[in-house]
Amino acid sequence: MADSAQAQKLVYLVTGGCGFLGEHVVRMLLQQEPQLRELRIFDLHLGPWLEELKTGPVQVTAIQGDVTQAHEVAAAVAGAHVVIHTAGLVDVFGKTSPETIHEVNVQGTRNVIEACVQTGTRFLVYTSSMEVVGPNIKGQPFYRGNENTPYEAVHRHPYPCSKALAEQLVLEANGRKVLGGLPLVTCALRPTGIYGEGHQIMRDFYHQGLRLGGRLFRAIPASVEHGRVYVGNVAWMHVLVARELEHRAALMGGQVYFCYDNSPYKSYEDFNMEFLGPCGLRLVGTRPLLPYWLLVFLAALNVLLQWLLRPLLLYAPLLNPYTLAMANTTFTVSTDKARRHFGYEPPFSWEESRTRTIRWVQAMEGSAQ
Ligand SMILES: NC(=O)C1=CN([C@@H]2O[C@H](COP(=O)(O)OP(=O)(O)OC[C@H]3O[C@@H](n4cnc5c(N)ncnc54)[C@H](O)[C@@H]3O)[C@@H](O)[C@H]2O)C=CC1
Ligand SMILES: C[C@@H](CO)CCC[C@@H](C)[C@H]1CC[C@H]2[C@@H]3[C@H](O)CC4=CC(=O)CC[C@]4(C)[C@H]3CC[C@]12C
Repeated sequence: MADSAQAQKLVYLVTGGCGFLGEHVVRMLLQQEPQLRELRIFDLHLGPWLEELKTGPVQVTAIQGDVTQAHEVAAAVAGAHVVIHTAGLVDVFGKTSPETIHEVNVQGTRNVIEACVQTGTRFLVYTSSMEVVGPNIKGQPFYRGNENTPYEAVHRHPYPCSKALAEQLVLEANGRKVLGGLPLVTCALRPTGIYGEGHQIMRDFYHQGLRLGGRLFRAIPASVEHGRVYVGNVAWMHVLVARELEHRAALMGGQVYFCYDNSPYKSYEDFNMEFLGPCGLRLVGTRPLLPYWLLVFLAALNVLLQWLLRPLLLYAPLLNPYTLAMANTTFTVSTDKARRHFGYEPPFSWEESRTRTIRWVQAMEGSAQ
């Protein structure tokens, strides 16, 4: 896409462009993609912040739409050079039915692929997830693994099942002929747990800590390591892949890449404390305060309560058997595939990612007072 004749000629579509990751991708594209002429942002819920983007040199088109509606997707995709498909239902708390998760994540992705084929869009970047690999239902550790590390990827939960199916659709679509006869080039990015400005679960932990008098209680051993990645680096990898897909189609087409950076490997709770600590919260206990069997019991109790209360209200706490298993299983990625294939280097260092996230939590604190 680096052809100078194409300067400011490209039309990009970002699905889910008003979500946590999507907003960072949108802002990154406007800052870092000089060839952009029009940026279409497709989302079920459009954010008010989009208005401020409309005054810049790039035409910003906000499209309120639903990825499960094939005709809405096709209308949005028509004429786009590149689609970055981040829209998805991220629900591991039982807020939505498994059928809805499947409909949005799998059928929605199928609609995006078909729209590319029917309208002649050649480049599709899909936001997959580390969850496509694991942790699996056996809770086996994945330690410093890369894209080729053997691992028994077996899932039962609707979210990872849906991401795995959607990723497979995207990869299988690589090479399909689009309108005009040229081949579709697709690629899937698998972020580990994303953090940064706008992260809802971090917000939930912060507010929980405030309610508990500035304390959070350790539930997971510090020895369980998670790989996490800063949202700005994930956004940059999407922008770079979108830019490089045309010139490196033979190498990158149909490939998966973990999304990684230099954030330290830590337990989920210890990692969150890197940001919540400087904002006045304290993690109580050097070891889990409750025995694991009791956590398992409480997680199962939460499932029962969710089911019993469903006719009255939505009860969706952070702790359930799936999130407990996730939090309690080591899953760390160590790879350089994205660097080798398309020159990815994380633009935000760990120090900068940390500082930006702390500032965001502090601003939240200010607004809460
Ligand atoms: N948050 C994380 O730690 C990770 C997220 N991912 C993936 O990244 C992508 C973005 O996730 P987040 O930004 O965290 O989630 P998010 O919930 O903040 O953003 C998703 C966006 O998709 C939109 N959306 C949902 N259903 C839609 C529909 N039917 N039609 C159109 N738009 C719809 C939502 O309105 C939202 O703006 C997802 O595909 C997710 O699976 C992957 C790895 C880690
Ligand atoms: C037992 C609790 C005590 O404090 C801690 C519960 C933490 C969980 C809510 C999180 C632990 C691991 C997280 C997931 C992980 O980061 C990978 C993910 C990838 C995605 O694609 C979507 C989000 C998530 C499933 C993420 C969700 C929250 C956790 C389960």
